Amino acid sequence: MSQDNAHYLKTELYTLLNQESEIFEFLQAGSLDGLWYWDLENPTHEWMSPKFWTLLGYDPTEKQHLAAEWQELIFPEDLQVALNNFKQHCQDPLHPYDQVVRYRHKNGSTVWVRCRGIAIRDSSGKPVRMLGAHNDVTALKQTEEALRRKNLELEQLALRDPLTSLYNRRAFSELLEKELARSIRYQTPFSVAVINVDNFKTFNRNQGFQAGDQMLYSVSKTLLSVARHSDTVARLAGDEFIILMCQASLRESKIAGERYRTSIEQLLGQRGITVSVGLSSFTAPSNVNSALLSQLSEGVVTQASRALDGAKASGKNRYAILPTDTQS
Ligand SMILES: Nc1nc2c(ncn2[C@@H]2O[C@H](COP(=O)(O)OP(=O)(O)OP(=O)(O)O)[C@@H](O)[C@H]2O)c(=O)[nH]1
Repeated sequence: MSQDNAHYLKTELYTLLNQESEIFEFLQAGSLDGLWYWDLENPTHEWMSPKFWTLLGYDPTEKQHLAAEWQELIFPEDLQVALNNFKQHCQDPLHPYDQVVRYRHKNGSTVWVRCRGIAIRDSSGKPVRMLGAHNDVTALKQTEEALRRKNLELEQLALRDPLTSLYNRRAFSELLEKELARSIRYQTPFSVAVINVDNFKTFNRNQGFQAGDQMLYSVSKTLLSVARHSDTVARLAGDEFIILMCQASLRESKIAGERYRTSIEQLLGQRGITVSVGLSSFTAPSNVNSALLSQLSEGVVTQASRALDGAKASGKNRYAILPTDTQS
């Protein structure tokens, strides 16, 4: 198929533009990056203005004005959306043929194009041609994407501790409330471990604050590496960490608490670092008012903190559990 074969469409379009003010106004409605004119009675033929091909990085003179040429470059899922709209617009002129679609540029990048069109119908109302316009909206989409990423980053910053990248207290509270709600709904237990570095003031004093920061980072990495994948490790403040152990019973929490303690001792003990661990388990009562959720979750953490005080008071580098102090 040569360009000349499709030339009758161009001639016809120019005539149409001269004769039909409505068509002319449609074209005026936006700043255009391409025009297309499609013969629906012979749908392989579609005239595309050169600007469209330049936009996609192609030499317009290499193109043969076949519908298949753009259909090869559009993202398949976007082609489906466009074809659905096309079908509906042909059946009902009030259904807009208007969508943003993605094309593959010759250099592999993505070009976002708003593609609008109107069917031109014969006297019986049957669509015989389709006239359309392209607008390059890539820059807009890129700005939207950059904003989306920035928002995500800000959201992450609000939820993460900057020194260790662990969840912060606020994020932890939200996750704890969710776990509490799940625990009540499915009647499963969960446990919390509050972990505090022993004698950290002395470490800071002897080694310096920067070495202290590095140590807190090492503690966070060690805790992350020994916590179960489904558990949540967070930094509450200063030298205090907390771990939410999903679906862990009292017995399992004691095993985990001891694991946290020993892993820190094994990895960082030579540098004078140990931790004390306070544990608390929650078993859901069958009937709980959901308004009490945040009170209940605070209660679990307070109980684990009290257990931690007990562990510190009885010599540090150990775990303790409440309500029953079952150090073993
Ligand atoms: N390097 C560093 N130190 C911090 C940071 N936040 C808090 N600290 C220090 O951590 C220490 C916490 O000390 P405490 O937990 O009160 O006391 P401790 O010496 O650990 O004593 P015990 O907890 O009873 O074993 C304080 O000296 C704080 O200044 C931080 O981000 N970086």
